[in-house]
Amino acid sequence: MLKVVSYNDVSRVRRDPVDAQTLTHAAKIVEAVRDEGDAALSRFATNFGDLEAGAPLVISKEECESAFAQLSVEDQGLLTRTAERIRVFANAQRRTISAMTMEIPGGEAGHDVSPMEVAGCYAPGGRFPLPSSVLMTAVTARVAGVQTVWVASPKPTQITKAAAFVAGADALLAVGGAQAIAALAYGTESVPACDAIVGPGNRWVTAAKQLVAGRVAIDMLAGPSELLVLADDSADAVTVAADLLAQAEHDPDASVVLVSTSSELIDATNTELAAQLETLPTHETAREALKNSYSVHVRSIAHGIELANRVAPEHLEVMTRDAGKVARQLRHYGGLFIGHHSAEVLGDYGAGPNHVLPTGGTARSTGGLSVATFLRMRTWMRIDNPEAAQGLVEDAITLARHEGLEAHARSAERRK
Ligand SMILES: NC(=O)c1ccc[n+]([C@@H]2O[C@H](COP(=O)([O-])OP(=O)(O)OC[C@H]3O[C@@H](n4cnc5c(N)ncnc54)[C@H](O)[C@@H]3O)[C@@H](O)[C@H]2O)c1
Ligand SMILES: N[C@H](CO)Cc1c[nH]c[nH+]1
Ligand SMILES: [Zn+2]
Repeated sequence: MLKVVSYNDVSRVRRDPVDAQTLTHAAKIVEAVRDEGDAALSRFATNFGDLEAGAPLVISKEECESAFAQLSVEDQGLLTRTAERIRVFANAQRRTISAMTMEIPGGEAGHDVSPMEVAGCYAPGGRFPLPSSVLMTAVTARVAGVQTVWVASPKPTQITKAAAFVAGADALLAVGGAQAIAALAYGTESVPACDAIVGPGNRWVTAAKQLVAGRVAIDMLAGPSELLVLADDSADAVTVAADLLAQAEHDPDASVVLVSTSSELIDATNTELAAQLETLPTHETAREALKNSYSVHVRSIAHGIELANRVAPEHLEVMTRDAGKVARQLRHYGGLFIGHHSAEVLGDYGAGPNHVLPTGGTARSTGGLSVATFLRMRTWMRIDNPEAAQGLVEDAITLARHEGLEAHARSAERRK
């Protein structure tokens, strides 16, 4: 069922975070929304079947509140509890990021930490509504102190709208895809231009985020879901298969990998995948995703660790004996799930850490969404004892002349 890839060939099956064709397609959509605003936004949303012709683009905070009010008490509690777990984790993260002041020659310098003003929080809604992603993104933005928080999600269901209310969002853009990202980046008649755009999405959403990055801050490329399970013969094939399918069902573009020292476990997992797919309502998507997926039989856990570090997956589950020791040797992943009980799906639904995580090997250079995504470290300096700063002034003059920048040298000389 999972194709077999050899240890040496793993680098060859690595995919780019976004393919060139999708980037070209997304660029056309982004440019049209940038140039035409709401007209293009509505046109793409209707053409992709996300919005009925004439339906409003924006859902107000009051409508989101009323969606929440109409939920059952149980579902209200579910959203509130999940939001609270995400909030508590994000608040703990916020406390680790602080301002700093230190002495410099003749004065002081430091940094302060301040939130961005406007955030656009994308939550997928193409195949499945993901209220959990609304909470992950918008709650975190609010904890960071962002003033204006917009959620964008196509075909928002009642629970998606209610999640936007619970997260404290100001409004919900009922549009998805590259067109939503473009609207949040450039602003339209109905949508404010954002300073940061965050959140997961499919290949078109991810391509559009890559295209607008630089103009606005983005969290990272959080594309189609990935899971790598690193297992030895202590793992249970039924559980491994269930975990692999949980990520495979997200998108035909999703990808799952099983790396194991046990060929028996790989065989048993393949048998289980086939059996579990038989009763899985999302089996069509999952079967497609399994075509992008593979297993690798490794000689030792050390080889498995090396391989996982090469893949740098979005999610990495460690299902081995002494999982804590194995985990300490893993270097590249979006989220790490240590031991047989630490199911990846518990992270999806708000154990604490954020579920918006880097894909396509980008975990080598970035972590997942956090309060830090919405914060800026702004530096400052003040010289109030010019005599004590003369060494710095002389160095600036000399270095400026090495660089051929005479105006810099003269500016520094004014401080002698
Ligand atoms: N990495 C993460 O942190 C993370 C977290 C949650 C979900 N995800 C991923 O988010 C994705 C959700 O995907 P989805 O499709 O269900 O919802 P989505 O909201 O990301 O995308 C739906 C939008 O895609 C656009 N679209 C669809 N077909 C198109 C086409 N042919 N050309 C241009 N645009 C098109 C439409 O505008 C539609 O609104 C999945 O890949 C899932 O694995 C990732
Ligand atoms: N597994 C996804 C991240 O790849 C997050 C998610 C949301 N809902 C269910 N799962
Ligand atoms: Zn998931």
